[in-house]
Amino acid sequence: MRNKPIANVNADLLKERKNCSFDIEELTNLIDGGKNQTARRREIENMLLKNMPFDIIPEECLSAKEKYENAVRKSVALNKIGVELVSQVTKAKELSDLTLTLRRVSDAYFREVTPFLLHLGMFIPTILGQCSDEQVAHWLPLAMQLKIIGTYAQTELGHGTFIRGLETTATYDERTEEFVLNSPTLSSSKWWAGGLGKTANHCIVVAQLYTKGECYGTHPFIVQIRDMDTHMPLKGLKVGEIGPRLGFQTADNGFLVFDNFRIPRDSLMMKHAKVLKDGTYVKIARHSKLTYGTMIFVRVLLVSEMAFNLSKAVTIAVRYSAVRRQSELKPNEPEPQVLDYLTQQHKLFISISTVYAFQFTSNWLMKTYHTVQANMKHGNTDALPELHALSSCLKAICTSDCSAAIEQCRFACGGHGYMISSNLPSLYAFTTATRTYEGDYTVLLLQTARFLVKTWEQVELGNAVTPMVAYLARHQNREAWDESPEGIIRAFEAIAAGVYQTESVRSVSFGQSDAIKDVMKQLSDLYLLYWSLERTGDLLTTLKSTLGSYDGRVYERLMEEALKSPLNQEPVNESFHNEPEPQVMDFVSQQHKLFIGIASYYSYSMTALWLWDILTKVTSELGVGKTDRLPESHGRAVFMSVFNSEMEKSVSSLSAPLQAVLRQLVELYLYYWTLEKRGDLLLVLQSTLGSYDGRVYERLMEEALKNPPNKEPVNESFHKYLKPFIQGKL
Ligand SMILES: CC(C)(COP(=O)(O)OP(=O)(O)OC[C@H]1O[C@@H](n2cnc3c(N)ncnc32)[C@H](O)[C@@H]1OP(=O)(O)O)[C@@H](O)C(=O)NCCC(=O)NCCSC(=O)/C=C/CCCCCCCCCCCCC(=O)O
Ligand SMILES: Cc1cc2nc3c(=O)[nH]c(=O)nc-3n(C[C@H](O)[C@H](O)[C@H](O)COP(=O)(O)OP(=O)(O)OC[C@H]3O[C@@H](n4cnc5c(N)ncnc54)[C@H](O)[C@@H]3O)c2cc1C
Repeated sequence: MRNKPIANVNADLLKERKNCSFDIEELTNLIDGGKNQTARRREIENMLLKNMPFDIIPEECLSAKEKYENAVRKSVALNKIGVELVSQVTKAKELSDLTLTLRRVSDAYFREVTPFLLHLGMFIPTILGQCSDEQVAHWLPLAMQLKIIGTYAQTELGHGTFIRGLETTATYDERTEEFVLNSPTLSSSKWWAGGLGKTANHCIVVAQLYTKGECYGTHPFIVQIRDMDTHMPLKGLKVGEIGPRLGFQTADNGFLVFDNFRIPRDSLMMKHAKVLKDGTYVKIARHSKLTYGTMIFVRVLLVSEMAFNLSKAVTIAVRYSAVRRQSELKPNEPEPQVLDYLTQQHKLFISISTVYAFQFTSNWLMKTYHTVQANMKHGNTDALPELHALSSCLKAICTSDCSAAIEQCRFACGGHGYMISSNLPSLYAFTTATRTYEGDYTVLLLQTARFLVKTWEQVELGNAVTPMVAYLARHQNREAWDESPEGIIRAFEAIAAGVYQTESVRSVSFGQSDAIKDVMKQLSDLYLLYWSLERTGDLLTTLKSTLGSYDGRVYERLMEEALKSPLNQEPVNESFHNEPEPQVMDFVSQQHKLFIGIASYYSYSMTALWLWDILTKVTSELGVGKTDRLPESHGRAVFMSVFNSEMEKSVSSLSAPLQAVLRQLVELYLYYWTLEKRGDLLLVLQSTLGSYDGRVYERLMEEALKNPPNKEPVNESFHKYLKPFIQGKL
């Protein structure tokens, strides 16, 4: 059943909806994956709407502590219903549809995120991907029913990207059949894990595994960190909240430090490697990077997360643009809806098409992921490198594009878009973090480039490559393709665009009406055209250069091109008879280049005179050999102050017009360098990362320890909500 229409809807919005060229319900079904899925989603939504507590005071008006407690209260209520629904499901497909719906609906209750995000998004997937069958049988039911609450602690203060550089150690002690966890340095402190600060009682810890005196690299361990009854941190651990951040404010991201903390041997997640009782290390995995599996899974998930978050932002911005009227186009006529401005449509429409590009690509990527997983179950890891490259690339691009597009949506809403209540700032804060976490943007693109370069080498050797990169072989012709970084990037954009086009066409090729097909085709074309224009430079298949041509006919080509110029099509240009062309001096950009040069000349002359006076004194006091070069900012300050004061002294005898011009030059010099060097001018950086002494990790930890949530070992929401929930007494 469709949702009921709501009374008192804005007339402009009603008008826009009435103008829609297709059946909205049909498109809804397409997005949900079919009529039944739409009906099921609505059933769950309605049930949650009836049973879930909403906020009385807006989340953003609460203190940090209250925000966290409120988030725990709502998470417990939502997951109570979620656990009940999950227990009724038997088929894997139904389970994935249900978890997706729950994830989507949960956004209606949290402007920020739930402290259970890592439990659902990484703890459970890591159990599934890294545990032996026996371990899955033990841990999965506990995690699914939220009898335990977990997180994923891989990143440390000193290392996030370079996983091989992690410093936490897990040393096997065969006498007691335990691993001993240690954080040997400050930089080895675990940092960032969501839910770790106050909520989780279990944690996946990634540590360097040592046995029989040898290091076998990083491995995941499942570790209890808090007492199940009192919630107090266990002995041998220091755990807390890392402090305020841009977004993720209710995710209670935490730190964790180990001091000879002992865990049983079977805490090692043993799907890909085992340590036997006597300490013998046994490798099971056929591929050395299988322990990185959860990251691939989350990168795949994030493509759909970006589609969803951008769809919310652009829905907000489009609706508001239909409602908002601004400016007077014609006297005595009503102000137009801002949606009618072409420039506004330019901001919004590309976001709409991007949502569909992400969603179709995400559906395809998830299918690809499951196919590769199924092959790996039978020992075939051939497709893993490509999946890694593809998920890295798509994750990097979609998270980056999504946060930029959400910014555009915020701009499209003018001042009101800056209000927290518009939800656009929170959507931006959430998505901009995704560009960094789960693999930084640049780093992931470099991983993809590495794969492409290797593939290219195979192509050059004439070896077969996978269908996804077969186009590399088709572009062997140097006229059409070059192996520059731009060429590689262009090729990957072509893949993404290709996937979108084929997938969107495939998805709309059955059942759907012509109206939907038309709209989808338009969106698809818009996406391709937009990016073709954005990346025009990358798309030029030859160098398009008279100077760099393969045959070196530089002068011939210069002349050929010159003769093609429209100006050469007529012997005398009409400006000969009419107005003269402007002098280049009249262009502001030209003045910008020149005037600062003039101002600098005066500044240097004045300063030189002044400097001459004091030069002898300085050199005799310090000794020429000892004088260091003045730092740039000091020099600049000298130029400014001398120029300013010396000019004042010298101009007093000059005529008024000349005085005015010279004073303007002083101002120009000062303003120019103030703008150019505004970064250097911020004297108080107020930053843990940018302190003069470089004590970054010490300051991060000092600040975290000052954090009010760390003043009490157990937050009262544990006794009020978490404990009764975990123990099934709520
Ligand atoms: C890849 C690195 C950068 C480098 O690794 P390194 O070991 O040094 O490797 P290299 O020497 O560079 O390369 C060696 C070869 O290995 C290949 N390689 C690398 N990685 C992989 C891989 N993953 N798989 C396969 N192969 C791989 C590489 O290509 C080389 O191959 P070759 O030699 O060229 O052949 C790596 O270190 C790295 O990945 N770094 C990034 C670190 C990172 O990502 N950390 C993440 C930490 S966790 C985190 O950030 C969490 C954040 C919050 C998450 C919130 C969750 C949101 C979920 C969304 C919503 C969930 C909803 C819940 C749904 C529900 O309700 O159910
Ligand atoms: C909101 C949020 C939640 C998080 N949640 C978790 C969590 O639950 N669990 C967890 O374990 N971690 C978590 N993280 C940590 C996250 O995974 C890392 O911050 C991320 O992987 C980036 O690593 P880094 O911080 O070490 O950045 P760095 O690697 O130090 O990056 C700094 C700069 O160096 C550049 N750089 C680094 N290496 C290279 C290279 N090889 N080539 C070129 N440039 C390079 C980067 O591009 C970047 O510009 C979270 C982070 C955030 C922001």
